[in-house]
Amino acid sequence: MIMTLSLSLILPFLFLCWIIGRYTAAKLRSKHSLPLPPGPDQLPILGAALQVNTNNPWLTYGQWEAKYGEIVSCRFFGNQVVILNSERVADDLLERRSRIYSDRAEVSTVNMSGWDFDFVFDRYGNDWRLHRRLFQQSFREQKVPDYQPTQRAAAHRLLINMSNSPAEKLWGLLSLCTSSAILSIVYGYEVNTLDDPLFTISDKAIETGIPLLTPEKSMIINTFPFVKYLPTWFPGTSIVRDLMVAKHWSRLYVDFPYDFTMKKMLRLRRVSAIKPGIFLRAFGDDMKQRGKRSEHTGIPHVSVEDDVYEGYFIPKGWSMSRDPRRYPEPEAFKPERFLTKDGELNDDDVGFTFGWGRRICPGRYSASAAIWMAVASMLAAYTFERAKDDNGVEIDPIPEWNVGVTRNPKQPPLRVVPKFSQSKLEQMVQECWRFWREKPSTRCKRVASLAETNGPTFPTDPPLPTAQQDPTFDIRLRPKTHSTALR
Ligand code: HEM
Repeated sequence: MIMTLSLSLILPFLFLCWIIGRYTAAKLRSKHSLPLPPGPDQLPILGAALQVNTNNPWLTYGQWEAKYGEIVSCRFFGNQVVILNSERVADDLLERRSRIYSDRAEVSTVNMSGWDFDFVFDRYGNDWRLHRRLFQQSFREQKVPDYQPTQRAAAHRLLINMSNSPAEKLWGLLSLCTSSAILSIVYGYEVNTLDDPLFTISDKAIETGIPLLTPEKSMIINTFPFVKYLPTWFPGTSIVRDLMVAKHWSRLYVDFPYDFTMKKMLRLRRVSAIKPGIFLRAFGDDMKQRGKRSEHTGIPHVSVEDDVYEGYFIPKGWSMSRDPRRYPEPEAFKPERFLTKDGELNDDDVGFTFGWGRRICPGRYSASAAIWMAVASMLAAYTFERAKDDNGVEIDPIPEWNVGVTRNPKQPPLRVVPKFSQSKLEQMVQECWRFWREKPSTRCKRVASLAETNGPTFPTDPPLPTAQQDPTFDIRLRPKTHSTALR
């Protein structure tokens, strides 16, 4: 009975989709004499959706690149997509023509999961402009030094936490470090332990929300919208249940820190000094998830005008996904990609990880500073080695990934070896703060004398000073330059 009902609903709907797809394709062809970019064979209605490796879509895109070239077009259900398979074409379109390639697709799962608080999903328009302006006022490059004490404190807490915890907790502690810096900067909320309620909420919100926010998941709802109205016990409605759970956590994720800060401000009787609501919600809610981000994979740009590129027609409203393939064996962990033959850092600043054009990540300066601080401090205080199996053979760290609109690696098997005793570590942290509290003139003298003892590289040109060389083992920010000016 249920089967018959489903088929009688689904079949006419699929047929309608197919007719509309054919009609749209025919219209596009007649409108422009130029061809669409090449792409894989497509099935009626489904398009090329079944050919894509849904967990690792970039692998499929890489194969398509070999077959069709740097720019590939196809259809996933009703959605027209252009895949930009090289940094060159992504740069040409998303950067140089960002006026027309800065919109976002409507992703229905974003609203349904309550993640529409995050302006990364805003359509290109006035709301987005307002959010972006607010954000940039506080996170432009010149502001980064203001946040360094907080980022340094978070990095030091990480070092101490690592000395107290087993290696399996490392990933959680890294997450805690990035979250605590950002929550402290935006809300004045101190997260110090893994069982902090806000940290738990943010973990849950990300775990339940991020996998649902991809265009692929949204297409299920867009293609079969009636699924939303079926009872949640009905077969095939698990996505609706997942969306409800995600919404529960995303609400808490928005409300908890907001309420905390409002109460704190009321206590300080300073609430009248801010414009209630706007600022904190527009800006702060977006912030807290950033601490946990590692790598975006699936927030496509959408074109707002028809365009022509290298002899191909790119129609208005198409999503642009990209997968820069600059590196051989992109899945392999090869830090030496970023070294010259002489073992120095090369000039690859992997700027593309922060996106392109007008939607480029506005938090990139503070993110780079925080990462530098945490990584350099960890390398100064710990050695990271491959874990060994029972026979003493090193385990190859093949990365496993959590996948969604961002993807981040699951913790590889590691052995973390401290370079110092815990009391020595604590002493060094104290020493570091004393150093930074000194007047700049005294600090300069100390830096000069340290440079005399340790060679000329510290601290203006830091190739990771080790704790032995530098008792403060603190790293000054090495400014990153990005080719894209903020707009
Ligand atoms: C290593 C850490 C980070 C990476 C790799 C990263 C990467 C990205 C990427 C790829 C985008 C999309 C860009 C595009 O569509 O072309 C983005 C957007 C965004 N990021 Fe980041 N991000 C990081 C950290 C942060 C931090 C710490 C903040 C906040 C302080 C932040 C705030 C934002 C915002 C607000 C957007 C939306 C911008 C818009 O749509 O206009 N990000 N980020």
